[in-house]
Amino acid sequence: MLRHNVESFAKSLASRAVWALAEEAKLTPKPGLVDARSNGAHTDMSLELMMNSAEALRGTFEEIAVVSYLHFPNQELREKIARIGREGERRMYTVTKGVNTHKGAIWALGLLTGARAACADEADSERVLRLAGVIASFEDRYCPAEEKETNGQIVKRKYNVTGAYEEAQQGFPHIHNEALPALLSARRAGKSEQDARLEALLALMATVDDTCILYRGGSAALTTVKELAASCLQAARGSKREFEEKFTRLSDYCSSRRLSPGGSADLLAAALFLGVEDKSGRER
Ligand SMILES: CC(C)(COP(=O)(O)OP(=O)(O)OC[C@H]1O[C@@H](n2cnc3c(N)ncnc32)[C@H](O)[C@@H]1O)[C@@H](O)C(=O)NCCC(=O)NCCS
Ligand SMILES: Nc1ncnc2c1ncn2[C@@H]1O[C@H](COP(=O)(O)OP(=O)(O)OP(=O)(O)O)[C@@H](O)[C@H]1O
Repeated sequence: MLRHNVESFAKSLASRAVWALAEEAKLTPKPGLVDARSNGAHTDMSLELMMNSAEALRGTFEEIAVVSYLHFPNQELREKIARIGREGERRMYTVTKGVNTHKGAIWALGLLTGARAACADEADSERVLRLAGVIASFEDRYCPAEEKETNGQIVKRKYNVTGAYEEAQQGFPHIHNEALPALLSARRAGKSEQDARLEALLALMATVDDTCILYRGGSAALTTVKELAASCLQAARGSKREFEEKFTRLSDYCSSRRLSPGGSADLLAAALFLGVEDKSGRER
């Protein structure tokens, strides 16, 4: 590909990543998360802040796509992406004046943008997910020692679960096995795009060990959120009234305990990013 074409390919991938972040934020209603109706379990965020943060990350995704284009997945690529991703986090904190709007999303979408660019003309989402996992599994030798433990590190130690890091290293199993199948099968069943996205979010909430929920609510809260989300998802395939009742129960539970499924939100944005190209209609 000519240099000019690489640049326009990178711009189009960055636009798609920013679009996915914006679509996730705007999806309404969502339990505990910032949406167009409320700020969910958050006091320091709003939809406007989420949209500004997403837009500020355009250059980050574009740079990742440029350096990753047709790049062999190796430690050099891992470290190039990590450097740009860390700079993206700094941009986010500058634009939001210190609020964590998209840390987990930069991680997931950064890796997927890199993997998608490395694949060039090959758009198969299974291949992109696998490749993102390979890239994430190389050591990042320049990772600065954190001054203090992250929320994810604290709960992973306390509850013996895996988090954002391992999800990526394993090739994003929750995108592959939960979000994309829910999104694509709801679309195939003729549901509205909004309902398909909500079902994908619920499928994630029912299964992901979300370190955001664990940090704020502990393991009993995570178990309850998973159970309520699973029962909501089941009702989504039945009567509207039953679904609404169950959805309200889940939303109220999250709001009253300040629980926000930020990890599931990130994985939904990542599934939307991939779902644009997944025209296979393949059963998963
Ligand atoms: C891996 C990251 C997210 C740090 O993870 P850690 O668990 O220590 O951080 P923290 O608790 O602050 O945030 C994790 C975020 O991940 C999301 N998340 C939570 N649980 C999960 C889960 N089970 N699966 C996926 N995402 C999750 C949430 O949004 C959460 O806020 C990342 O910031 C990182 O290490 N970046 C280094 C720079 C880099 O290598 N970038 C490359 C790609 S751009
Ligand atoms: N619509 C959304 N609403 C809220 N969070 C979201 C949304 N979409 C994605 N997220 C993810 O949620 C994470 C923020 O969650 P949270 O506020 O729990 O993190 P924190 O600031 O690290 O934790 P705490 O506020 O408990 O100290 C971000 O990293 C972001 O990627």
